[in-house]
Amino acid sequence: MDAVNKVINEDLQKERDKCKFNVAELTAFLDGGDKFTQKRREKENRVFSIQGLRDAVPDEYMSHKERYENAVRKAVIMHQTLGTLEDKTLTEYETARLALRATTSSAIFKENSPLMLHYSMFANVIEGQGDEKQREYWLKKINNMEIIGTYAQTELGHGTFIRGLETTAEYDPKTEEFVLNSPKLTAYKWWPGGLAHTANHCVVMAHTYSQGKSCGIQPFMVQIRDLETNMPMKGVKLGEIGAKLGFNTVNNGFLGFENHRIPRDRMLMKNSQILKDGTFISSPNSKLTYGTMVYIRVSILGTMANTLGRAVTIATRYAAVRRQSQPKPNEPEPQILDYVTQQHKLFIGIASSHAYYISCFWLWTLYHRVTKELAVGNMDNLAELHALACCLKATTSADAAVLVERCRLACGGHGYMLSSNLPQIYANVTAANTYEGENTVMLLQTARALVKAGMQVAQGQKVSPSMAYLADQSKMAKWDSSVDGIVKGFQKVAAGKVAACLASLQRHTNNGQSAEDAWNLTSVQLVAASEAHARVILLSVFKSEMDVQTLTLSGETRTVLFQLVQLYTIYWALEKVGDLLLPTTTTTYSVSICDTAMRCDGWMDETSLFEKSTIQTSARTGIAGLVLSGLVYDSAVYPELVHQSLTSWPLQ
Ligand SMILES: CCCCCCCC/C=C\CCCCCCCCCCCCCC(=O)SCCNC(=O)CCNC(=O)[C@H](O)C(C)(C)COP(=O)(O)OP(=O)(O)OC[C@H]1O[C@@H](n2cnc3c(N)ncnc32)[C@H](O)[C@@H]1OP(=O)(O)O
Ligand SMILES: Cc1cc2nc3c(=O)[nH]c(=O)nc-3n(C[C@H](O)[C@H](O)[C@H](O)COP(=O)(O)OP(=O)(O)OC[C@H]3O[C@@H](n4cnc5c(N)ncnc54)[C@H](O)[C@@H]3O)c2cc1C
Repeated sequence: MDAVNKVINEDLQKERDKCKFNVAELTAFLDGGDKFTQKRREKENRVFSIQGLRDAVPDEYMSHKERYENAVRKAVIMHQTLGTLEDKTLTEYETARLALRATTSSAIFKENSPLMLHYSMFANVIEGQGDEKQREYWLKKINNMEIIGTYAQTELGHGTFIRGLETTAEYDPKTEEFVLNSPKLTAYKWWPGGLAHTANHCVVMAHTYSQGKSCGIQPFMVQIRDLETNMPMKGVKLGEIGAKLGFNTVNNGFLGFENHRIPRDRMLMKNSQILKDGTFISSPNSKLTYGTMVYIRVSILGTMANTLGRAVTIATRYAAVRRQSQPKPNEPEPQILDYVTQQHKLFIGIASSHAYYISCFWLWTLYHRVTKELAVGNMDNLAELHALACCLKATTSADAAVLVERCRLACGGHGYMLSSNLPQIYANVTAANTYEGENTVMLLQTARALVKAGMQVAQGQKVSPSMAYLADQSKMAKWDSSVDGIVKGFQKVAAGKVAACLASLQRHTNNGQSAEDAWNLTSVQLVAASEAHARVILLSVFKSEMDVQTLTLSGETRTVLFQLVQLYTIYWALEKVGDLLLPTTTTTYSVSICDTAMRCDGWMDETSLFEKSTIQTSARTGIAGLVLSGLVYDSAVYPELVHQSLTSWPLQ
């Protein structure tokens, strides 16, 4: 196989040779520096050199049980391998960035690892919710795999509505224990990854009672299986939830309790505590219990960047090697990448993947700032972080799912083959629309913050930095078809939509509706306002972070990166052209969009935008180079490409 792999498809090679910028420079930029590119490759080379991590038979030919067992086998090897490569000298940011970029596990598990939840939510919830003693005790066990865990929050009856969870934890001061129960079938935990057979511990979110009073939803560390036999503990019922669209090796399970007793110190007590006598000391902010979800929502932006990057790499490589049709008589069939329609399908995926990386790095920095503030009791910026994480998680996962599906379609019939890996990538990415907060619900969370901000603006009060643009709209700043001009246009759209929501809420309450009913009646507009706000953030952060972060890069690399920014901005301007030109109705503080559109230089002349979109064609060589830059990789690309690209990985 290795000998065959050395032959690179001529067309693919031709595309690589056309690249006009320094691929190594761009790769290092995304990795966070040469040193990290080197570390990433070390990790990838090590993992990909292990024969035991290759599947003898394609996953899809195995039974459900065989697939799981194969995934467990590989997860053990992965853990042992990655453990030897751990670098304790790195900062937290560097470690996270390396973990994000060196996603070797996506190449090893098509449908993810059964230890996925152990590494992500389980470890983080102990970090964020455990007191010092608990962190010290449990994190050691988690890191060296003495215990395997998951995060059990969702129940059969409730996923979104956390306050509606029905699992109970009742404190018994006589024995200094909590008694866990699932009073009904709907109280059964349903979904947690690894719960079915893999995990022996989990963090359970349960409605807590002490001294006969509700103490809200609290997290508990619970041993669910015997460490020797792996059989369920007394009073614990466990099982598999069944086959799914994807995630079939994640081992999602169910969990019920029948008078299962755990010691008092198993409640994670960083934020709220229950003392020995049953006295409840409440958290300074009940939302601190939801911190792990914020962390994962931030990480999802990075996961979407990686996952979309993989799909668009497969599809662009395919477009380079696939030839079809004969537009000019007597000439060879062109590469399908030469068709502008094909470029239109693919290049936005490349631009979006970069936009998500940049937004993730930016949001991650904010997340860490806010986490530090929370540690000293400052909650001022928690609401803003939550609002940003919600709408960006929702918008990037929704867009990524559309774009991955477009990549699949762009590969014609071959994209329908499981061997393309595109169907499995789609199944992974569409799951992110649901997990960690269903997308509509997430957008409505951000809408709450936008409505509050709109009201504050109307009262002349200051609002959080990411929503400050809502206050600037009255200045009627001109906007145009430059990148900054389009960002301004989107700010006006978002401000207009927020104002329209405020007007609608007001109208419904004036008509005698309750605040809740007025909210529900306005919710379609609220979701749209929230999405528009997310677009403002994605577009403006992509542009402003690129302005700052690329200063030390060469002109050629900067050029291609700014082409991506321009493409991303123009693409969304065209997608939302109706919004940009739509007249808004009554507003308290905002502008009439139509009016603004008429005044703005050249805005009504849509052709200028369409002309700009030809950047896609002019940037073709550069962008094709980007894809070939070793940015992303995949384990299950087309047979021919497997030969060409996998073994030549890393490509530079
Ligand atoms: C440096 C580079 C970057 C690095 C990137 C990191 C990479 C690291 C590498 C690897 C790490 C691994 C990463 C892997 C990622 C992907 C893996 C995922 C695997 C799959 C896992 C899936 C797991 C799950 O799904 S777990 C279950 C998740 N469940 C949910 O999300 C439930 C959703 N529901 C809710 O969150 C809430 O209930 C709500 C938001 C719907 C609100 O409910 P409510 O209406 O009942 O309101 P409340 O009364 O609860 O709230 C009132 C008030 O509080 C505000 N609020 C709500 N939530 C929060 C919060 N979290 N924080 C702050 N504030 C919050 C709410 O807005 C209200 O505010 P008001 O002021 O308006 O009253
Ligand atoms: C692949 C995958 C992995 C998962 N892993 C885990 C895990 O490890 N641990 C865990 O605890 N959970 C996990 N989950 C569960 C996941 O977090 C929930 O499915 C998710 O939070 C959505 O909740 P739900 O399923 O109850 O959907 P619902 O909330 O019932 O949503 C159904 C519909 O109702 C709408 N809706 C609900 N509430 C509102 C509202 N207030 N306003 C407007 N519309 C509303 C939604 O928009 C949606 O259209 C996982 C899920 C998936 C798909």
